[in-house]
Amino acid sequence: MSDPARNGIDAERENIIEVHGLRNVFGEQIIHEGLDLEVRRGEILGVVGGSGTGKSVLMRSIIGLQEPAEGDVSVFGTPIRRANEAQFQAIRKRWGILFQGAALFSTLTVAENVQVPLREFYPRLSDRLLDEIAAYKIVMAGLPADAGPKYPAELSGGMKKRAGISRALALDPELLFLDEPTAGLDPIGASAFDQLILDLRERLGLTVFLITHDLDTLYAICDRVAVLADRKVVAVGTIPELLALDHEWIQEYFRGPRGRAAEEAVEAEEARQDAAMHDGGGNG
Ligand SMILES: Nc1ncnc2c1ncn2[C@@H]1O[C@H](COP(=O)(O)OP(=O)(O)OP(=O)(O)O)[C@@H](O)[C@H]1O
Repeated sequence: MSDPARNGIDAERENIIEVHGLRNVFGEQIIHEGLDLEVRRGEILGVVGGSGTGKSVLMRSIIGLQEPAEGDVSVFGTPIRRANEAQFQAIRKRWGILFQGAALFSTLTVAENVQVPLREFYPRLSDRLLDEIAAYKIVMAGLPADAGPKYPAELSGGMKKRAGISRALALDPELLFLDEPTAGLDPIGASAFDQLILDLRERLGLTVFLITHDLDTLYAICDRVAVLADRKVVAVGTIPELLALDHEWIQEYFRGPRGRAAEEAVEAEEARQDAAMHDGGGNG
């Protein structure tokens, strides 16, 4: 059930996530220093950066798995570091997470994996209802209904990710964290997965924090992209906005051969859709 009082407050809140002055350090290694980032309601924000720039550590800081040395992180307006246990649990209930590699429990079936968060947050749900909800989430993630009784080892890489998504959707989240969701998928599987994320955002009104190296994904589904470099978010904006910046890594990343190929693929798709629309108009 939605809480009108809570929605009244949240409806005015443009930023679902706010990170200010984040500093993360491991021993001598400074990962983040003065990192700021805001994620707006309803957007798909892509997070990119070279290997080891701290994308996963940033995500872990936001979801409370990494205690930063300094800085503030708020999610849904609640400061994570100052939240008490009950407040933190209330926030956890409102997000879903797909970790790198899906991180399914290998000894549980897909349906049982989906039921893990349900059992934690709603311990009184009957087995029958748990089965029904799991079946619904499995189909919602684009898996065949008969995937439920399968174990992760019996699934392809793409199916594992979809199983991870169905678990992330278990609690009807408003916010989805995805850590490299298309890594290891073939281009067709990756593109289908992009479409799934887009569809879920439309259908469920999700806000999505998406770490990726996949330029096709960035072009296809991200509203804005945040670039991690030099220990902070050096730029955030649409891809055309980023392309206009004079930053070496950004230029190399987006203007390199892969970046250009992704851009051309998007242009070709747009041209195809335009042509289809005109054909449709002519015939109708
Ligand atoms: N628990 C930890 N203890 C020590 N060092 C860590 C820990 N977690 C991450 N690091 C270090 O922090 C840096 C950033 O790691 P992180 O996994 O966030 O990078 P990333 O940008 O997600 O990289 P990739 O794109 O390769 O996944 C790395 O140098 C990593 O070794």
